[in-house]
Amino acid sequence: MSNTDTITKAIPAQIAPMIRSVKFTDGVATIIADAGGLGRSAAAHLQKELEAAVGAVEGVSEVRVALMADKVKRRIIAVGSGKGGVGKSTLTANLAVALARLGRKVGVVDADIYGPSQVMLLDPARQRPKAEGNTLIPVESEFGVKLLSMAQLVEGGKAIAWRGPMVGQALTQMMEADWGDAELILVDLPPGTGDVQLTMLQKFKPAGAVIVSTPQDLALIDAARAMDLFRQSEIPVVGLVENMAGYICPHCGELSDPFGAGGAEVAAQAMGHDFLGRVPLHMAIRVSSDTGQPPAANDGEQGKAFIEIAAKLAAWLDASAA
Ligand SMILES: Nc1ncnc2c1ncn2[C@@H]1O[C@H](COP(=O)(O)OP(=O)(O)OP(=O)(O)O)[C@@H](O)[C@H]1O
Repeated sequence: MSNTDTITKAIPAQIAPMIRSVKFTDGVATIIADAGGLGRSAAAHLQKELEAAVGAVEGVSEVRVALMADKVKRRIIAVGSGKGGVGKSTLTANLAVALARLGRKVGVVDADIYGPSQVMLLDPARQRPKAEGNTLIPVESEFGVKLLSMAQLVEGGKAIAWRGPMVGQALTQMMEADWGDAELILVDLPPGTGDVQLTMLQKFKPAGAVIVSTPQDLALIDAARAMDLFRQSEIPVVGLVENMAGYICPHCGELSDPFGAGGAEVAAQAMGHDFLGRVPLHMAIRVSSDTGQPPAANDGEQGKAFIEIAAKLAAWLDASAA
């Protein structure tokens, strides 16, 4: 004769720790399981496994499974720049990897329609995201970061003339994907202040924005414009990062300043924003990025600046969550 004990014993060992209660009355088994932290597809799989295992117990005519899921409080940080080519994608990928190493559950959305490069940076194996119905399931990079990119949504090598509504739809599909336990999504925005930025600000309200600039005046003027867009939308600017600040010669180690020095820190202060740090221009950063090995993934010299900036971002997130 079935009872709660025989039903409990029928539940596979790997699922058992998630079970919160088992009841059995008149042939109906009711199981409550904790699906907190599981994505939608893993939760659906858990439900099926429970239904199969418990349904096979003699005397059980119906299985009712209730999954408890504590909703992950997910926050969005937009990474923006005024100009293209200043290292926004490189910074986004390295911040994500460094934050994952700090134990954060991180996802990256590559919304840079003009030059989506997160796949090259984080997933050189070029996995294709799966979909369940209309819901995309991000790919898992080898660095513990989940990833969705505009580049995964179009066929390899094909240029696409994105129109406003298409961009909005693609961005929405990525933002509303099955991010599972990710508590933080870093969004690599296209440079400037166009459609993607507006959709992002209006529809998804990031918790904050990190702005990247190179040190020269022209780039800083554009960065100021990008910061102003966030300010107008009441999105807090976490701070400004100066990239390609000082060139370290790979041969002699001498530091020179092809784009000037310290401009971003002065500009950040003038605009009343925090300065998050400076990343030197170094050949090794470009080479490792091109081969899908973000410097922040290991303890080498090139990763240090990214890891320090990530720690500041983590502190900001903790302080603003309080
Ligand atoms: N600190 C750095 N040292 C050396 N190379 C760098 C550094 N930062 C970025 N790069 C290189 O500069 C190029 C542009 O960087 P990245 O793609 O990150 O810029 P972006 O602002 O995202 O550009 P886009 O607007 O095209 O998306 C890449 O080849 C990258 O590897």
